[in-house]
Amino acid sequence: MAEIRLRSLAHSYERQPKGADDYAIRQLDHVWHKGGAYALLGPSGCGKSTMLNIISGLLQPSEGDVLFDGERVNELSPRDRNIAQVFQFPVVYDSMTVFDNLAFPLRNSRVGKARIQARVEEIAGVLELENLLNRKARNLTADEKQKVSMGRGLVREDVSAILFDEPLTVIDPQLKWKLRRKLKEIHEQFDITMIYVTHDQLEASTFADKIAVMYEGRIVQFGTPTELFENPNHTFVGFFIGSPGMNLIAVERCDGGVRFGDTTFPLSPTLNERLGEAGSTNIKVGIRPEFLQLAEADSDTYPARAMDVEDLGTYQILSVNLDGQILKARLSEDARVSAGDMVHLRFPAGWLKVYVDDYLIQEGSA
Ligand SMILES: Nc1ncnc2c1ncn2[C@@H]1O[C@H](COP(=O)(O)OP(=O)(O)OP(=O)(O)O)[C@@H](O)[C@H]1O
Repeated sequence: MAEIRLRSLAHSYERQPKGADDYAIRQLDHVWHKGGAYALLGPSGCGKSTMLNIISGLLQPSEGDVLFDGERVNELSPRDRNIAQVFQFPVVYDSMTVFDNLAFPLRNSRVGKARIQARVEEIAGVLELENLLNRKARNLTADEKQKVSMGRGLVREDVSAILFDEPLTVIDPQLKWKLRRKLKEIHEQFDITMIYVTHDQLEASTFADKIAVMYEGRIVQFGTPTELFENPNHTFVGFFIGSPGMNLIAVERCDGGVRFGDTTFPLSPTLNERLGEAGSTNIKVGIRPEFLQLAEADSDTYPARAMDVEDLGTYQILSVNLDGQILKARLSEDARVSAGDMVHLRFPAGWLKVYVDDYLIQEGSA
């Protein structure tokens, strides 16, 4: 088990990168602590696989260092880094039995016969492969093959970390949920550092204690699922996490706060000061649909026109037009609003977030 530190890491697939756009990883410092269950979450092409391959040693970073427990490992081969990696598609030896596939990494590390037998049976038990141990891998279904692939990653007890690169893509949806729970159990039982790459927020939050959200080659936030939901540090986290994502409105500074059209949001003196210091005109406010409220008309409410109500069974999503901006609000199943109604919106203090150049500014932040 190791702490994995990425220091001033950057990677470009170009020989002579000309600008930031040529980088798959852009100047990044990050620590994956020993024994954590982590998810690396982000859209296609944001650099997740590149980062995993740099950690495992399949790829040499063009800049920066990879440190395992403080030791630089940039030049070490994947084998010498002791990393297990499970890919999107199964990697199994078709001509070998399931037992031999699972035993393979242990035999390579010269583990004793009795220990191999015990460990293979233990991992086969956890993954419910015990009845298939004598079958040749070529006769397995895609699901079963991927379970064997995962088992090969999990079987070694000496690994620094296990990296999963979208491992459940080929798995049947019913089984997906079950396997994710299994991985979580295995993490709790064996206390292994696990990094799980996915572009699915549900998959990330059911597996991980902490999620790193990646966007355009950077980790824009590293936090618990609750932190990402309640306090998105970047507009992308607001937009990407949650369903629907955060409402974001481009605004400009005005006396005492920010405004768009004829609508003004007063801000605290500290936030006003921070906006002044930042000096940028790229300002947005954001509020999650879960926190935008309907209220009686009052001095702190905003009149808006209901455009559409989507009934999702246990709740409803209301789309409203506030001064030309379409916002979404999550309402309880018994709220009575119809398209065309005038409603009054309240933005509760603390839930209206302010972003400068897409990063959150807060009362307490520097
Ligand atoms: N071997 C390669 N050669 C050139 N460019 C590459 C290579 N591999 C990845 N890229 C580019 O690097 C960027 C990051 O890709 P990467 O595969 O790391 O993203 P990802 O987040 O894992 O995406 P996905 O979820 O689609 O696998 C993308 O723009 C991609 O096109």
